[in-house]
Amino acid sequence: MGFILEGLDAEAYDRSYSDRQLIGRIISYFRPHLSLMLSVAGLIVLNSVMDTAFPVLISQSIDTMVTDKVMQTAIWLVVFILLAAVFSWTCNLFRQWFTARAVGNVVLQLRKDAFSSVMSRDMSFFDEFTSGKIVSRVTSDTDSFATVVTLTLNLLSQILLFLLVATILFFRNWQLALLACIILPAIIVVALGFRYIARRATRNAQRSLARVNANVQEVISGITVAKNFRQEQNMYDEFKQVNKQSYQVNVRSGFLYNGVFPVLVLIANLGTTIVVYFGGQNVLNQTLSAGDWFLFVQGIMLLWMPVTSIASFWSQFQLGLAASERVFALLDAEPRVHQIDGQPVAQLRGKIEFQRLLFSYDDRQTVLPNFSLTIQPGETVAFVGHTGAGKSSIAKLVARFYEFQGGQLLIDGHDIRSFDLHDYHRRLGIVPQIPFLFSGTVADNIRYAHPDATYEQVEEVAKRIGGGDWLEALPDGLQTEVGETGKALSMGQRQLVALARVLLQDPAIIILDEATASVDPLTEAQIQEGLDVILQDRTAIVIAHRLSTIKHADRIIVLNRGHMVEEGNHEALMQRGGHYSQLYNTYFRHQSPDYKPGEGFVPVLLPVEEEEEQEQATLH
Ligand SMILES: Nc1ncnc2c1ncn2[C@@H]1O[C@H](COP(=O)(O)OP(=O)(O)OP(=O)(O)O)[C@@H](O)[C@H]1O
Repeated sequence: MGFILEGLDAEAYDRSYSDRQLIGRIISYFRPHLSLMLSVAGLIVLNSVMDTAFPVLISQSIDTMVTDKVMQTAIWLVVFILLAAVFSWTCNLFRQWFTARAVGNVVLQLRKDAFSSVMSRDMSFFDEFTSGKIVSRVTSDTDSFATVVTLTLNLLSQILLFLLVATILFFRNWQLALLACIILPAIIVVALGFRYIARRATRNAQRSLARVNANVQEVISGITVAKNFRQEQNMYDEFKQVNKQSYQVNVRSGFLYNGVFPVLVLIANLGTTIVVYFGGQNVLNQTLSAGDWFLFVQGIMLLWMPVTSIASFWSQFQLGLAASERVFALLDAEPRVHQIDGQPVAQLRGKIEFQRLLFSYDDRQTVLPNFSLTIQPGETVAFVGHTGAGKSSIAKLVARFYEFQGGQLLIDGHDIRSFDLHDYHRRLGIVPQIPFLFSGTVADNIRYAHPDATYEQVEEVAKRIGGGDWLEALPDGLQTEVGETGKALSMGQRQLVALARVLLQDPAIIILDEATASVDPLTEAQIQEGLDVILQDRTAIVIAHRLSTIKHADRIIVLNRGHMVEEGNHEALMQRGGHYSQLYNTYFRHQSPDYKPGEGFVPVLLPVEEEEEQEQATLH
């Protein structure tokens, strides 16, 4: 059976809260709506009193039937019953209305908190956890939280009803009432025992649903690649498996819940049988009136209703409790990036110093074992190296997306950990490899860095990129709609928008992860012109993929497995005939205007041990 639960483990940031902690936390969300909640409580009391009045009034009517004032009392009783019904309905209406408002407000707040908590997480969080699962915490889990609160309020009203009915029954005939309570321990034991199993089952059901969500989201995001590689069937098979797991988990928990409910009803019915039998005997012995007997038969139903209904909505209750646990775990997730201070960052010159930096994403591999480098203000440094050498990791550390484990990273001589991160990020421009555009116009996307920038300012920066020629190719110029994630623009146009966006931001340090996708020569020239403008007088870390950018860089850093193996400019490194020349032959040579296939390899003078390594590789 273990395979059913495969992949349903908790996320690393998940944690367990005791019921008391959870309830305390939920109550804290209701504190701002105290007056509304007090009104709900008052209405619950009135509602319960009215519900109790029904059997009491009817039992009175039965008893008056044996007296000579039948008509007179009956009329009054009918009027009372009618009024009680109307009053109970009105109380219920207002109670539901107020509850919906209070719960709605709380869910609103909880969703805001969950969303802002997701926004404040560092990048490692998004690398580690799938977006589908995060989405389901912010949306469906907060909804389930609402359910738990509504159910709790219903439960409170039923418990109140229980207390009222029990008090009346004990006053009428305490021996019979005591007899009816014989089954109480049995019901409580079953209901409590069930509680623990239910919580686990429900948590698994939610996790399996989140897994289905994550799977669907991944498939939709990667649909182009899937179709390109004809992977539709594989993706369908994978979905089928995840979906089947969700089905099995749900069937299991359904079986569990539905199996317990009949047991509780059976025990409750036993209680009713006892009351009917012994109560009937008392009526025959004339120690109990017929009205009171009726009151007991009716009352016993009301008495067990809360207990059995706790069990029947336990599944939803558990669902909500587990959901709130998941939302609170998201809210309480510990940040991985720790700032030791919150110094404001008004201006930056842009000096970056890596001092014996040690960094790894996880325990499996050290990405930067001991990295040292100083980048001067205004310098453009191109990082090159084989895939996995650590280029992006260096950029991510400067962006403070990840925490390093040892050494120092200084910006303008200050520890990067001492900055107010919000401020620091404002001075930092990032151009990712695949630029992400939000739906809206080109102008909206450029303005993203400065929402209050005027149209003229946006136009001015757009024209500084590639002389603004690229705008003419857009159907509505700056007002062109970019579509979802910028799909309506070509990759080159998206890059130009991203460059204009950074130019408007005017940061002191730029991290540029150059696109690998090739664009037409005209766009290439426009991008190059744009880069020249952007990189001027700013410190730039460029993860370079284009020969022209590398040649324009002030310094090239050659990385190999997290170590700096060479540094210098293009000409000097080429003359050296080392690692860089080798990379040039592999990646960049074909981008040269003098490139002719099959010729023009640069001679590479590899160090002895690397040469041996290569020979070994060739032999294998
Ligand atoms: N989020 C991550 N979690 C765990 N390991 C990672 C993560 N990102 C990168 N790595 C690992 O860290 C090492 C360095 O990766 P990095 O992305 O810095 O290389 P790179 O030089 O930028 O490569 P590329 O040119 O392919 O982007 C690689 O071995 C990679 O597998």
